[in-house]
Amino acid sequence: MKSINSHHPARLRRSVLSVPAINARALEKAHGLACDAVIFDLEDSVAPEKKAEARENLRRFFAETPLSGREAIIRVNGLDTEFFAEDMAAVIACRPDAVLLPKVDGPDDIQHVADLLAESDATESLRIWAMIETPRGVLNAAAIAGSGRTAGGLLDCFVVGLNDLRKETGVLPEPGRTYLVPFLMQVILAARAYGLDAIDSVSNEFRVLDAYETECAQGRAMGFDGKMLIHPAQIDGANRHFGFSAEAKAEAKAIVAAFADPATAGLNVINLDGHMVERLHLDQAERLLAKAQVIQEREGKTA
Ligand SMILES: CC(C)(COP(=O)(O)OP(=O)(O)OC[C@H]1O[C@@H](n2cnc3c(N)ncnc32)[C@H](O)[C@@H]1OP(=O)(O)O)[C@@H](O)C(=O)NCCC(=O)NCCSC(=O)C[C@H](O)C(=O)O
Ligand SMILES: [Mg+2]
Repeated sequence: MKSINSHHPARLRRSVLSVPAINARALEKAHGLACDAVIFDLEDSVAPEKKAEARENLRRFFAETPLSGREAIIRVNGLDTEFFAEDMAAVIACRPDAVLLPKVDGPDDIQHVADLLAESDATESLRIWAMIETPRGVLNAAAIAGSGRTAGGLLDCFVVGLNDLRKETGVLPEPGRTYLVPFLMQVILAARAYGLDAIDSVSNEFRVLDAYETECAQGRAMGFDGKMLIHPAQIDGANRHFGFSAEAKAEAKAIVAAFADPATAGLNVINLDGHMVERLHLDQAERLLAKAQVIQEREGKTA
C-alpha cells in the first residue's frame, strides 16, 4: 500500500479553484490565475437547463485552449442524476487529469466510475477525486478511501464540501467550525490511511477575507493539503497558508544537512540545536523541500 510519503510527494494542491463551466469569462481567466489546480464545475454552479451548454464549453476549452502546467479536474453531477452519463462522456472526451464526483456516499460510487473509465480506456492518466459532503460520506470515509485500491488505484484525492454537509446535518456556519472539526478530522484520517490528498472545503467569503484567512490557517493545522476556492481573491491566502514559510524551509534544510553529515551515519536520532530529530523528520523535511521546489519553479514561471 502507498504510504503518505510515497504518494506523489511533490504534487501541489494548495489552491484548487472552482470555475463554473457555464461562465465563459471565468474559463478564460483560469489561464492567468496563480492557483495550483482548477475544478471545471458542471454541478452546483450550472443551472439544469444550461448543463449541455456547459459541457460544450468544456469540450471546446480542452480541445482549443487546455490549461497548462496545472491540474485540471472536471466536477460532474451526481451519479444518480439525469446529467451523469452525459457528463462522463464529456469527461472522457476532454481527458482532464481527474474527474471529481460530488456527494460520494460509499465505495460503490468509486468502483462504478472506475469501471466506466476502464471501459473507455481512460484509466491511464485520468484519476478520481471524491467530494465528501454527505453524512454517509463522512461515516464511510475510510471505506471510500480504501476502495481506491480495488478501483485500480484511481482514487487520488478527497475534497470536503461543507455547504452540503451543513445542509444535511443542520450544523450552523460559525467561526472556528467547532462542530464540524470531528467530521473534518475523520476525512483527513481516512485519506491519510490510504495515501490520498485531502482538500478543505470552500469558504463562501470572498470579499472580506479575515475569516477566510483564519479558516485557511485552521485547515493547514488540521493537515489538509489545500483548499477548494470559489473566487480568484482567495488564491493568494491559500497559496500562503498551504505553502511553506522561510523558517520552515530553513529548518527542513538543516535537518537534511544534519543527516547528510558523516558524523550522523548510522544514527536514527540526533540532537539538532536542542531538538530531538529522528529519521521520520528527515522524510518530512525532504517532502517539504520537494514541494517547495515545485512552488519555486511555478512562481518563477508565472512571475
Ligand atoms: C461567487 C461568484 C458568483 C462571484 O462572481 P462575481 O460577482 O462576478 O465576482 P467578481 O465581480 O468579484 O469577479 C471578479 C473577476 O473575477 C472573475 N471570477 C470570479 N469568480 C471566478 C472564478 N471562480 N474563476 C475564474 N474567474 C472568476 C470574474 O469573472 C471577474 O473577472 P473580470 O471580468 O476580469 O473582472 C463567482 O466568483 C463564482 O461563480 N464562483 C464560483 C462558484 C462555483 O464554482 N461554485 C461551485 C463550487 S462551490 C462548492 O462546490 C460547494 C461544495 O459543493 C459544498 O457543498 O460545500
Ligand atoms: Mg456540494
